[in-house]
Amino acid sequence: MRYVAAIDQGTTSSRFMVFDMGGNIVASAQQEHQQIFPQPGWVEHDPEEIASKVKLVTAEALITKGLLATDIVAIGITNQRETTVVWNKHTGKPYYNAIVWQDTRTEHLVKQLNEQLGHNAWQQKTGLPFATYFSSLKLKWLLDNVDGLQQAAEQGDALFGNMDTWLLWKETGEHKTDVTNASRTQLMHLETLDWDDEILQTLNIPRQMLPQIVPSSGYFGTIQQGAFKGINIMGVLGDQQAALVGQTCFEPGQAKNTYGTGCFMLMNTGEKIVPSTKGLLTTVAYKLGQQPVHYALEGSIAITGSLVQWCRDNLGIIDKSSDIETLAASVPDNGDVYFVPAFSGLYAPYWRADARGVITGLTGYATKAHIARAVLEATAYQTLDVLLAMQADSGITLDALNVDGGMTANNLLMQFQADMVQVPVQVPMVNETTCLGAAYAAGLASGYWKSVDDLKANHQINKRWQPAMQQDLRHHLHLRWQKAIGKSLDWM
Ligand SMILES: Nc1ncnc2c1ncn2[C@@H]1O[C@H](COP(=O)(O)OP(=O)(O)O)[C@@H](O)[C@H]1O
Ligand SMILES: O=P(O)(O)OC[C@H](O)CO
Repeated sequence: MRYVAAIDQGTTSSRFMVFDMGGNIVASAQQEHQQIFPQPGWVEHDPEEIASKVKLVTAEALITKGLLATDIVAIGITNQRETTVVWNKHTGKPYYNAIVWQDTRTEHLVKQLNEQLGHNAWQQKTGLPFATYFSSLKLKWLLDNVDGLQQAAEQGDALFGNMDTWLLWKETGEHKTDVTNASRTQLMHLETLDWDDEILQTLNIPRQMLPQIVPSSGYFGTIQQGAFKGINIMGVLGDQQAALVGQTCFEPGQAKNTYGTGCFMLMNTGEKIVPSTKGLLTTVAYKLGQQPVHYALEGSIAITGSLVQWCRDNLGIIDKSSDIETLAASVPDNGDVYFVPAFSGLYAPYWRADARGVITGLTGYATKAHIARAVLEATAYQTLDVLLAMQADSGITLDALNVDGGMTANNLLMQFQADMVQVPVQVPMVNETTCLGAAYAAGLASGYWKSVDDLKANHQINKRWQPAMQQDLRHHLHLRWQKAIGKSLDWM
């Protein structure tokens, strides 16, 4: 039996998963990497550590199931998007740590560009507002702040990439990215699918440091060394786009919401670029080989699962993430406590870099259980805000919400989510849709799967939560949440 595999290089960990033709997980391994916080608001990763953790998980997954590298037909890569790495093409050494998508050090540039060029001046071209989130300003910061980097880039010695490109270059020596990752840099024009010269000029970014943009499914390169030597990388997708593919949302109007460290709702809009007026992003969904590119509307929420981790690591009110459910379920409601986790400002649909986290509504009655409940509810309210924006922008009302990711293991949260969005919330059999999507991209390109119909046939619902809450209570809770949002604004 032969299989297709995928590397998922995420914000907190790297995974490697092997899938069979039915899309079932045959083997997997996962390793966390260090989160580096040099200053408040700064978040970095060590690219070398990530590359070696990726090597480790690929070996671990095969060994634990007694698989051989020759059992693998092709490999896909999916990755945390926007996170920015620059390295020397001769030595392979990064010039600086990777600047992570959550990092807010470029806030001053957001303000400056909005003033100089007009509010969100590049949104029409790139689908993205000015924000600390995207790669463009992170790269600008590196070029301006790392000694000698601008010159090295101009001489063609320095290369830029997101995690997909960094790993692909390490494994194959190719300097490429796929259209979905490129669409998150804020350097690519959504219509031409090429780097935009005007943006590059404004930020003084030399074009030669940027990777070649190619379709998400197709030949990326051949692994040069180690156990996988000779195996081809045949698919690359940003992790949220990979989850859209893994959920087989191939039709316009189909959407998924992934609950990981952050939450990301994407709706396929087909071959149409749909501009957002409600605070969403317009982005590339995928491009499968020579087929037309598909676009998506996206609502990105920075802090959801990572708030649960923060309760574990910084408050110490739980020992492990899953304990939050038991703690939250020990009280019947939130006791009027609301937690707005605007740790990196607020992303969709608000886009307020000046916001910071608040816990509001505290009285002597509140306990850690109410805070735990407010933590889980925050994910559901943020998702509701994004869903309302998505429905308004697209004119499409969802009849169910397809969900996946680590937090979907939490029944209390999923039931509350269904209560908030008022449609059934459903999770597929294979919940690791991110890895699966990247494997699908690689498997389609190598002929392992013949067409998307094969993939659709693999998709099965595992569990569904039905809305049950009274309307007036739902309205009351959402109004209180919006009031709490107001308290988080204008802090910086
Ligand atoms: N039972 C649970 N209840 C709430 N949150 C959870 C639960 N299990 C995991 N999480 C959260 O989900 C996140 C991990 O999900 P995962 O999909 O693996 O994320 P990522 O791919 O972003 O690293 C973590 O932030 C963790 O705190
Ligand atoms: O690594 P994740 O799953 O937290 O996803 C991060 C997103 O790609 C950021 O845009």
